[in-house]
Amino acid sequence: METLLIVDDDVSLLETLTMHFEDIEQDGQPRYQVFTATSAAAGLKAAQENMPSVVILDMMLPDRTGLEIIEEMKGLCGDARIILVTAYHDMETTIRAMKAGAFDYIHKPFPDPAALDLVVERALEYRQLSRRADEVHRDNAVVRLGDIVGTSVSMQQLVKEIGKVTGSAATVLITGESGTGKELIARVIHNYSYDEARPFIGINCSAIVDTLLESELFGHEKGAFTGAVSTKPGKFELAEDGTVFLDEIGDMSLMLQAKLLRVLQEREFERVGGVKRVKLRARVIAATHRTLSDEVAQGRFREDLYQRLKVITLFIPPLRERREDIPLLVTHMLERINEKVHKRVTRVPQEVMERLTLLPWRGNVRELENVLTRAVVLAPGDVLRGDDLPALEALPGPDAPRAPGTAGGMFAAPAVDDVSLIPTLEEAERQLIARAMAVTKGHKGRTCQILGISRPTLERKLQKFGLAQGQGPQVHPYPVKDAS
Ligand SMILES: Nc1ncnc2c1ncn2[C@@H]1O[C@H](COP(=O)(O)OP(=O)(O)OP(=O)(O)O)[C@@H](O)[C@H]1O
Repeated sequence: METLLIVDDDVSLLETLTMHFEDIEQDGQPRYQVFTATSAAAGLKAAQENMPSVVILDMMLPDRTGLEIIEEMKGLCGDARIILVTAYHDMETTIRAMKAGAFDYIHKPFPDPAALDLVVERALEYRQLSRRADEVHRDNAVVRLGDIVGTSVSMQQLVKEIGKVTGSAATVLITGESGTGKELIARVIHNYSYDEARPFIGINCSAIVDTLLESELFGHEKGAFTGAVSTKPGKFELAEDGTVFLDEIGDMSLMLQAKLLRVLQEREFERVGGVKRVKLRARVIAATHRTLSDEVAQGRFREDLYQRLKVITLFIPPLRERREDIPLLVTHMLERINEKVHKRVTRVPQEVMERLTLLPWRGNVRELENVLTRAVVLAPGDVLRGDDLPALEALPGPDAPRAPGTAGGMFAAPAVDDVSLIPTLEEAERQLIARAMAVTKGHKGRTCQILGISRPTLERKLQKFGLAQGQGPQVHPYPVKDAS
């Protein structure tokens, strides 16, 4: 039996609806147990006591509006689906209700009973579906290694590979777009390879001019160049028997690449301006967001150094290709962020999580972390708000045209000035709607919620773009993969 809570100050309406729902049977048994309340306060209390599956909540209540209590109500009765009852012309409130987390809306005066039953049944069905999805999610292997979390097949594989390299001192090359977690993985390899005392010394090879980078890496003798007032050890020496992390190695000059190759071959080097040979005891882990084979082909990276580095390569896929990791990353990062900014934002409404899962994340996990940090700081209570997240305009479509050299997505900045790569506004809109429908598995209420549009607008656009049911296989399966 499903539990239904109806909150409305119209007592005769409550009686009619109670009789209606109590009369419905399933397999010879009553389908619903109905509870009622005539004010917002009584409704919240009843929600807490009876844990309803569905709440039919009137907008106009004597003490507070239905809109005001949606969030609180959801907090009290877990995954109950809330159907807000609004006045027919009040489209603005309807949209705000959907944004606030209502599952659906119905207008007063009530539709015929069959239509009302359909809305409630759909709410129940959706609740059941999302419970099943949660179970699948729970069953899915979640991997955690140090600070790394993931559940996608690619992250599971990656963690296995990390496990294999931790026992050895072999040089490792980590590749992946900016913000995918290359430094994090380097640190985890280090932490799991050595005890705490050994140093981890990182250096970003793209951030420093060539001559300075040379002395930063290898150190210099007193008087080696103007300003070298004393002998200074470089990163390779400072790392002792720990790890040197060479970030953005793809940006290193050919001159320094030659020197690095020699160091890796001979496991010895000299400080700038020095003659004494210093032993390299540290392990080298290098990382780049560039595709080194392309750099070699372009003559910007030495083939022999590439061959030496690539023996053990760990590739981290972009976040948009492993969107199933996002909910886990969100929960994991919220803990860290809360600690950092001294807040306790722990609740992420389903529609907010969906939005987070849908965003393009061209800046990968770092961008997700930045967006979450901002939303946590702005959150007035313990709930992460959709309003504090970027809009979905930036959504990439799987069939979106892609500028060469860009991470993909219809709004990715084209690397070349080719206007043919920019879709028309209408095409962009079609792709967005198809994408949102795919993610919600065709659920129109949730699609409206994500896109921030009304149901009639959605219906009109679905018709217009040929996306309505039976109009063709335009909807993409979820999880959506980028066309990269
Ligand atoms: N799988 C993951 N689990 C948990 N946190 C992650 C994961 N991947 C990345 N992060 C976090 O995302 C942020 C960015 O990661 P990191 O700095 O390692 O990326 P990067 O690839 O080295 O970036 P860049 O190329 O710009 O230097 C860090 O705060 C990191 O802890």
